[in-house]
Amino acid sequence: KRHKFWETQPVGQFKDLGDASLPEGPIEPPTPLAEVKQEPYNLPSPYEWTTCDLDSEDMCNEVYVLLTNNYVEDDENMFRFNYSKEFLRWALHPPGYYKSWHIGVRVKTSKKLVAFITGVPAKIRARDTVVVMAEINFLCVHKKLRSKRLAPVMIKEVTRRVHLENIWQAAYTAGVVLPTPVSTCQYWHRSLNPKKLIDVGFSRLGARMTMSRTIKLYKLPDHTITPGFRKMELHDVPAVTRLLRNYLKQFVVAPDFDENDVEHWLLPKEDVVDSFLVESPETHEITDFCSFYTLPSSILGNQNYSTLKAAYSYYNVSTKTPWIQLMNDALIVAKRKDFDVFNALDVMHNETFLKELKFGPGDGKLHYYLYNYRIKHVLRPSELGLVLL
Ligand SMILES: CCOC(=O)c1cnc2ccc(OC)cc2c1SCCC#N
Repeated sequence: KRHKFWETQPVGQFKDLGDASLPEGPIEPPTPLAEVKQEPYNLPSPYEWTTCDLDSEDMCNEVYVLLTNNYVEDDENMFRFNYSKEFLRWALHPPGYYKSWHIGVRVKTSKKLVAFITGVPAKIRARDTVVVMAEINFLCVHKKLRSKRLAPVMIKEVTRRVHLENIWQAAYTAGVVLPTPVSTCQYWHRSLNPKKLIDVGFSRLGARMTMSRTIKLYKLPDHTITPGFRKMELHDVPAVTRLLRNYLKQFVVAPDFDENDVEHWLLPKEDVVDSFLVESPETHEITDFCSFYTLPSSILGNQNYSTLKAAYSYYNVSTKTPWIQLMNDALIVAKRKDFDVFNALDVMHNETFLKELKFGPGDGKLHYYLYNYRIKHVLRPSELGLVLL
């Protein structure tokens, strides 16, 4: 009974994969709002729904502690994502967000927060159609409450609350295969602190390689080399929006960012997101852009280290500066900010620089999904212009 739940949902079903007659677009029509279930789904009796207001320091801390102890780990249980409170507030408070989509589950008696799921609204273009979707994220059930079938009812509840706002599509990612991936991407990792990555057991000394030889292999200059390379500032928002919108046009699925979105998602925010651009010294035109977000991970079971400082490639545009040079400058800045590793998915044009900049392929896959929207063919990662946090 694989995917008992997902076979009941409007998502591409494995049995439909070969059926080219099915049209691209919504799988089910919207429901008249009056017919959307008005009351929350029933939880098992010991539990109750709660709405998590991340502007409340206490509630934000409860969410942070739940995720820190119970969120996603890699297959070898070496790392667990450790999203910071500042990052959670950034990720969950974009323009037009709904507090009601930040859903928690508490134990009725103790009031302990034991599960969480979120949505944020986003304009996503699928081929030539812009659709307002919910980006679903941070699904987390306390380790002690796994296999109680809480996740399906939490997914139904966030879906119900999204429907109440007259939104009928969603986007989400998972490390597991569900019906049916829009695209399957691969993580790549560029060591910035090889000694630490070897010590925690993620990397191994190459054959005939000494530690000092390995450190030298990954060494980076102290300074960026592209003339006009600088941090993005508020006044750059219009130009960066133009540059990014034009770049993202080429992908089959991509965000439809406006200036408000760019100001929220791409203006530098300390310990959350870093963004840089190249302003031509001659013409003052903005020709290139790169950005990465800060997502540390707890290191599980290592005596010497407790936290991995990881940078994740976000949105990048190259129109004048070669990709290799632009992204090498991003590595140089990340190293200078003391990141241990720079991670990137093989989406957009990333494959053009991964190998040459000494990224190694990870063993983790990331599957992208759309809810209630059929895309005719599975996309190659290079056709995907969407990075979810
Ligand atoms: C050193 C390279 O690995 C990671 O950076 C890392 C860190 N923390 C994780 C926590 C949960 C986790 O669960 C899949 C993976 C990681 C990974 S590898 C995949 C993310 C990337 N890049």
